[in-house]
Amino acid sequence: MKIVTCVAPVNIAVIKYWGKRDENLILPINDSISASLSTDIMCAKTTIMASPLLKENKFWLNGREQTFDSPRFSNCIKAIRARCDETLPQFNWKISICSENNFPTAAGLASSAAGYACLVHALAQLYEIKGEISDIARQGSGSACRSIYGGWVQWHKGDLPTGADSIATQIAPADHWPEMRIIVLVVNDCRKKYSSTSGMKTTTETSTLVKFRAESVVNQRAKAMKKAIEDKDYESFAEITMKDSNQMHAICLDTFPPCVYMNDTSHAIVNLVHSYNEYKKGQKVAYTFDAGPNACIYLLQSEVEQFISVVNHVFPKPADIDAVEYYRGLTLPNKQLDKKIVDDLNLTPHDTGVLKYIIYTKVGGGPQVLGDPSEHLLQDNGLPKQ
Ligand SMILES: Nc1ncnc2c1ncn2[C@@H]1O[C@H](COP(=O)(O)OP(=O)(O)OP(=O)(O)O)[C@@H](O)[C@H]1O
Ligand SMILES: C[C@@](O)(CCOP(=O)(O)OP(=O)(O)O)CC(=O)O
Repeated sequence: MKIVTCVAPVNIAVIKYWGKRDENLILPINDSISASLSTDIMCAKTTIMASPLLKENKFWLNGREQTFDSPRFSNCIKAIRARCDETLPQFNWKISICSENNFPTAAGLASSAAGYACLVHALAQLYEIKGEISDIARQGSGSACRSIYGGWVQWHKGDLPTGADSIATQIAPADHWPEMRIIVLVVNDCRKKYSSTSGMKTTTETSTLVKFRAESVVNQRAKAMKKAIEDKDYESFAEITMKDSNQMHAICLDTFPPCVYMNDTSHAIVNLVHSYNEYKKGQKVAYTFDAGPNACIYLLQSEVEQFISVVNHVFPKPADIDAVEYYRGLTLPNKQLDKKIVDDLNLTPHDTGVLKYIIYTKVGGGPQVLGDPSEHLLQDNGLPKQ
């Protein structure tokens, strides 16, 4: 019997992946760049057991049994097994897989990225595979290839029709820019209506703007972003991050029928950030939105106290939600109202409960193996622990 448990990070793109040139292999039309977020706060955790005693292959996600035959899931397993030494005993054993996310699944918080990176990393341990695996994680969900590495990561779109060169590489490790923090303002954590997969498929089929982005914008922007990260040039980083998020959502509106992911609260957050930056006479805080209304704010640690004070004023915490439930992740600095900046900005507060909760986190490492057997999500018989 062989058993392995891994955790893998969520990643949030600052240069967005939106549009494929090959739907089956999941090959993108442009490079993208992201940071992997600390697995101490948000992660997928996956246990895989291979045993000669198991009768069937089984997979549970968040406590529910899933089919083993979904195309993306089975493509990852096939691709990993194709790299395995067939003489290893576990190659011929059935497997049990149990995974859980410690944050909402399919809500636009990159669960598929963390989930598939974790699955592929754990499979690679199980089958003793060394070398590149981001091309395999990519076949689960495109953005998952970036979660195979920690820190700042670039997914190179590649040119080969096989996808062999469509891989992720690390631009800089997690500790390269230690002051960087991420605040996720969770507007809605329910399962979203339009998946990224279907949204970007319609975009590729109908948007003219996406062609302009791929041909004339992203290459230059990705270069500038890489340099901003390497130089730890926050102002350039922030401006490019916001512009790229805005372009992705403009392209979503240029899609026919349009895919609308941001809502009124998302737009209020955009306005808040721009008012804040105008007041501060520079780009001090940057938003980015994926395929949902939740905002990811990249900012330096020195800015967190004042920014969160403004957020708390504009989006008051409901009195009936416990602070521990509402403020998740790292401990936020003093959450008292900074009266001066709030008065100077003069922003109108929204109703309470507009934000569901806030996650405070930082850039973190890549997937890791958890050695302690108590971490396994499976019992010795291959069934999930209760
Ligand atoms: N831990 C996991 N292990 C394996 N597969 C997972 C895991 N978590 C999520 N998935 C897969 O990813 C799907 C959700 O992906 P989807 O793209 O809809 O949402 P998301 O990743 O949360 O959002 P987004 O990609 O827009 O940020 C799930 O239905 C499941 O198939
Ligand atoms: C908006 C995004 O988060 C899109 C993520 O798309 P997915 O990786 O979820 O899509 P598939 O490849 O179809 O699984 C932007 C990004 O992460 O770059």
